[in-house]
Amino acid sequence: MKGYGEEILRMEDIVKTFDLGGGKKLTASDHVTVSLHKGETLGIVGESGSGKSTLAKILTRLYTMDSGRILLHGKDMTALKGEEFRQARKNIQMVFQDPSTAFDPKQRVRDIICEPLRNYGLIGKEKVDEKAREMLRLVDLPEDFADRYPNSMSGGQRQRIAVARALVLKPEIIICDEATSALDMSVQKTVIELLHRLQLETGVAYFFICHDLALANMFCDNIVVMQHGRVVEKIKDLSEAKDPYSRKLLASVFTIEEGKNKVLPDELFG
Ligand SMILES: Nc1ncnc2c1ncn2[C@@H]1O[C@H](COP(=O)(O)OP(=O)(O)OP(=O)(O)O)[C@@H](O)[C@H]1O
Repeated sequence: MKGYGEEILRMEDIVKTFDLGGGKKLTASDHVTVSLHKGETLGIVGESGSGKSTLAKILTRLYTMDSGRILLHGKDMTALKGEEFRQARKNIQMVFQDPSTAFDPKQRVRDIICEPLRNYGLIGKEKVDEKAREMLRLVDLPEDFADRYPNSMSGGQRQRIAVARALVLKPEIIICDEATSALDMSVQKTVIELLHRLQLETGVAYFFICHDLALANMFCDNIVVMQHGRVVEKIKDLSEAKDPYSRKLLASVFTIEEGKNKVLPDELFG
């Protein structure tokens, strides 16, 4: 089993409440604290509406939190503004469930992959093709995909492009928000294996939001179980779950086997 290193990110005491109108409020994140280490895969599981994506959106500032702190290498990101925040944010990239909505259909793959570098002024036009080809090789796609448009590729191939784009800035953290949920089982397996290999090669940490408990259990080093915006428990293996909610969640899905196997078995993917 692989190991992981020092703490790189800590979301501390995060509170986010939505105003639903008519005096109604919903606490989507209720004093949540989670931390992520170098090279770690941290699973965030819980039923729909438990607050998993809200955490990711707070982390990327798509949502503003009501209170709490986000520490990146011990430095409070919450206080950062403008260019300082933009530079810190470079370190945290995202892969979404459906990359087709995240890609501009009129952009070629080379430009999609290199867009983050362009946004940060880190690449000249003449280097885009070479860099895109390097990233395509990294995610096991043919180099000539650089010429293609996203609509001419399969879901699994598009997700590899999304992974290539997320990695191009060499971030320490990638948020995978249901990144493999829309894929067929066999394709899901290959994308998970890719994420696993890239982690071993680069030391990237994954914040792995996933409703599939069996997959989370197999792929993640640690798992945070959420319910109603709260962390119910944090465990290494779902077989250790003690909280009644986690047990109920598990019982509704699969029988947990003892131990943990980091080699992804074919059975998991049907
Ligand atoms: N912009 C918003 N306005 C109002 N309520 C919101 C908003 N975003 C999320 N919520 C609510 O906050 C709660 C948590 O939502 P969140 O998307 O974080 O859940 P989730 O665990 O990721 O769910 P799923 O697995 O279905 O994606 C839900 O009840 C949701 O309806």
